[in-house]
Amino acid sequence: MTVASKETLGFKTEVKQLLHLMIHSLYSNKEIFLRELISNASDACDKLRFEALQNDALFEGQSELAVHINFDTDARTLTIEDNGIGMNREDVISHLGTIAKSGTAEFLGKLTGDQKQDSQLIGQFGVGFYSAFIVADKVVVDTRRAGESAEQGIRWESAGEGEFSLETIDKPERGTRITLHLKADEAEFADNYRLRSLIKKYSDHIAVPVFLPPEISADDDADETETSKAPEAVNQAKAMWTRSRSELTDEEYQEFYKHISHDWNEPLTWMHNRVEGKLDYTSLLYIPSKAPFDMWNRDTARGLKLYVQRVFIMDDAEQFLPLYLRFVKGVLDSNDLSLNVSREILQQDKQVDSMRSALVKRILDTLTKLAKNDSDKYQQFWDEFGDVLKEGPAEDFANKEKIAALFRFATSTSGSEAQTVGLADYVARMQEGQKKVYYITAESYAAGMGSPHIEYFRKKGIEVLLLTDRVDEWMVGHLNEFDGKSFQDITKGELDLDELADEDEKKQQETLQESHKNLTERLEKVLPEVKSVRVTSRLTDSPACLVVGQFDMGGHMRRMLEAAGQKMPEPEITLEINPTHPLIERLDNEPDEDRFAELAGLIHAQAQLAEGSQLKNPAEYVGKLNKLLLDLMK
Ligand SMILES: Nc1ncnc2c1ncn2[C@@H]1O[C@H](COP(=O)(O)OP(=O)(O)OP(=O)(O)O)[C@@H](O)[C@H]1O
Repeated sequence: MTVASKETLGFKTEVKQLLHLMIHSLYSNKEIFLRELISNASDACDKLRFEALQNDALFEGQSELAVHINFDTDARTLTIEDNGIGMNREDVISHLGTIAKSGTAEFLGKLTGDQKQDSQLIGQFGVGFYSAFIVADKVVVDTRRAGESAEQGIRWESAGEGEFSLETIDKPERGTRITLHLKADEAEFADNYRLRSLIKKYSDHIAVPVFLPPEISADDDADETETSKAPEAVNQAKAMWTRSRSELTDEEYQEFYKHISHDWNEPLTWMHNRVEGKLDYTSLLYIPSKAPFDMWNRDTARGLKLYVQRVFIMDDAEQFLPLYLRFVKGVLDSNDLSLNVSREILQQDKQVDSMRSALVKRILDTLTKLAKNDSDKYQQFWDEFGDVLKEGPAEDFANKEKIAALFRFATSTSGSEAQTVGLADYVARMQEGQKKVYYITAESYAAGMGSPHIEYFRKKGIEVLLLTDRVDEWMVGHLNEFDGKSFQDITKGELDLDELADEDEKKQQETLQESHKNLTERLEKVLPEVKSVRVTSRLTDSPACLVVGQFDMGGHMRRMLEAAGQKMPEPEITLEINPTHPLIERLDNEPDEDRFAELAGLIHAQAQLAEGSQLKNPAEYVGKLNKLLLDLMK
């Protein structure tokens, strides 16, 4: 393709927005631009090494990959140069002119203008190449893709303000050279000592060598300049995960995490293991401390960075982790897989299954240990990722007990909506004779606590889990039981007095059932929308409540599905009444059948409201209630 000598293109709107925000909100962390650019250069070397597995010619006779950093103090320029894969014209336009992440618009919408808050969010988004503009007022990228001819080089140039120019250049050496024209007050980055310490701090773990001109001391020959001596590698240039745990510091682990995850925050914890024997691999896995901005986006990249014998093979190898652990980041380096391995092959590979099981076990064990030894840190994890982990019992049947032990809930006795109670704690606190784990699903903590269904349990001092997340009812459905105890939704089926009540209470219940037979039959006649009416002892303060069958869908789930537009069959509902409540006693003594029907309708409507349902005909309810109020005022 022949290209006009120089043309100017506009950044996509979201790039403009991001650039603006980045320059303003990341100023206090400006030095991270170097980490981002070295990280990209190292990725480019990884990609070349991978492609060269199939086509050795891509090395163009130079297979020693490296990153070179140079600077010119007088001209205030800094260059970061790699001999990695490079970019062609299309690559440059799509990588350095747009943001290819789905969900970018939503992300930008979340920014507030508050510098501190925004810098956190941008950190979660990943800053990347554009961070160069925090310190530079002009950036020039000269690049040529490996395997293409010298004349196919491309120069990209921009002041970071809305547009960039492209021109074709001659670039004999493959790879990418990025030149930053530093802003007047950023001259500190064109300094050997400063650069050296930054590379040490941020990029020591990078597997390719990062070279810098040697420092010239006062003792060196006067005619020797920094550039006349051979450059020297500043970093260790050894794949970080191949080093032993004992020689690595927390800072090194943290920096490596930032390199692979593009996350800004420190990780919560990590696991670094070498496995030898039937399988031979090294894994370095991290639990982030913050959920990425797009965790719920279905297209979001997830999975591990896969290496085979230290050679980078692919990003986002998703076959090694189940979906419910998609927040885990890390590297897997296998000595067993073939260098030609593809995503398709990974899907069918037995060794991959074994590695996956072992990694899952390791992650769950680490979380279990964290929960036991550092409950504050674990709580932080749960608050960020609990909802993802709740997908576990459905996806990973074999580990469901272990996963369930990691769950945290609010309960009727925990005193707040914070999800802090584990199932083991719940079981340990169960009342004598209690065999089930009781729970209620509700729109909110307040709605759950205010539900009539919980009254009896409160009276008896039995703890009830308050489940308020969208996934909860579905999750409990897959859990079935924990520690041999089944889960019971307290709004479903008849109250199990066999388990909960003593003999006296049971007898009393039978007597009340008998003595109110007439009332329940009258109610069934005037309330055709309920399937049956029965006397209950589950209520203390409320006159009535609604109960669905043991195996029917709960009201909370039903309302969510209906709100999402799903048509649901009419549920079979039982109205349970509290025979000792004055309103029910009054109703029982009402001789006028019309008035009886009207009062019954009101009690039924109130039971619907108390469980969080919408009334089919709210105006009718208000009319009836007003009539009653007027009668009262007479
Ligand atoms: N030195 C380089 N050599 C080759 N390609 C590069 C280089 N630097 C950047 N790129 C290309 O530009 C893309 C965008 O880079 P950028 O740093 O903005 O994002 P990223 O590295 O993909 O992810 P993140 O935004 O999370 O850092 C890279 O994915 C890569 O394809």
